[in-house]
Amino acid sequence: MDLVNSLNGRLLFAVPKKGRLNQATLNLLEGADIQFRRENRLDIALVKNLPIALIFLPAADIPTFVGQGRVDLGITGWDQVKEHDAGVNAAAASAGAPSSSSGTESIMELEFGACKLQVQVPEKGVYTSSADLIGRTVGTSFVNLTAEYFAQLEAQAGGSSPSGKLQTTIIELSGSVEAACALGVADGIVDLVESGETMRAAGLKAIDTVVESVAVLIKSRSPSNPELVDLIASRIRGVITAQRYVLCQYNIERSGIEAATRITPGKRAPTITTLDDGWVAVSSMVEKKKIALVMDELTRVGAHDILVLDIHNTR
Ligand SMILES: Nc1ncnc2c1ncn2[C@@H]1O[C@H](COP(=O)(O)OP(=O)(O)OP(=O)(O)O)[C@@H](O)[C@H]1O
Ligand SMILES: O=P(O)(O)OC[C@H]1O[C@H](OP(=O)(O)OP(=O)(O)O)[C@H](O)[C@@H]1O
Repeated sequence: MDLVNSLNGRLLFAVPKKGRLNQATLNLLEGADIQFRRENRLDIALVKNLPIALIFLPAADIPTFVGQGRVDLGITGWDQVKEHDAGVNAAAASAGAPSSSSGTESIMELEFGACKLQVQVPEKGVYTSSADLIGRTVGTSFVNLTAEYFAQLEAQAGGSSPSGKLQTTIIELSGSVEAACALGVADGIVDLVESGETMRAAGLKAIDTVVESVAVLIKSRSPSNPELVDLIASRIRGVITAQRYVLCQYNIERSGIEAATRITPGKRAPTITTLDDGWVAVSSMVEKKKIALVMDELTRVGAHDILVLDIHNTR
């Protein structure tokens, strides 16, 4: 069957084809029961159990495809969405048009791919603030956000040139941006930082944050099948919530319910079941990161048989 024709009537969903967001996105799709088989080297996969086609694209290109309405939905980094928006605004400004909307709408944050786009300079160098880089050379893969950032900085410093031309030179680099300072290509860089290991290994330090990022689910302004978009969003929300919470179950004497349910109020309310001899069984969703403390406190107020169970999905 002709692949392009087989896309007819399907919702197009762009996912990162490689890199940092790829595996976590595939895990999310599996959790949401979006079943597909990707043929070797093919960047389009038809979903078996829903009228959806997955389009595997570089994370940086996904906001363009979604923004132009070529695909309906996408998963990418918020940094990439902001970079795309900054590019759209810059193009509008140079055409003398008012800044226009990029055409993407964020549906939700996805709790992976957290990182910061930061201004970095040599640790032992002469630059201590971003303003010190005005008029210098800055290397980055995020040219639009970096240009926007320095344009604002130059305006604040009162140094904008009458032509509106940036005094700072932005050099576009497609990878290994951290090497630029050591090799004399740039005085500073703007690049992503998560643990900070890459930055420190390159002898750099962060002096400002341009954007805080996390992976996001985005949609076009006019998706082809809004009901299906809502269904996918609701499934993905269920998976994310399930990852964030555990189910805590325990038994407690009826007199202790009030104190115990203050500790485990649940997402909406705890479920309480009456047992024999004046005891009750309580089950309640608890944020995973708080569970150890919650168990300590439950023990203190007299809870017994405390169990913590993983949640696979929730609505
Ligand atoms: N160290 C990191 N920790 C967490 N998330 C990151 C990190 N680096 C990048 N990301 C997120 O992943 C997105 C894609 O980055 P990644 O470096 O994986 O790109 P890529 O698609 O492989 O392209 P490239 O070829 O430029 O590396 C970034 O835009 C950002 O949102
Ligand atoms: O703060 P850290 O935890 O060290 O992470 C930061 C690094 O991660 C990203 O690159 P990645 O490793 O994805 O490869 P890339 O340079 O090829 O994009 C980013 O560009 C940094 O180089």
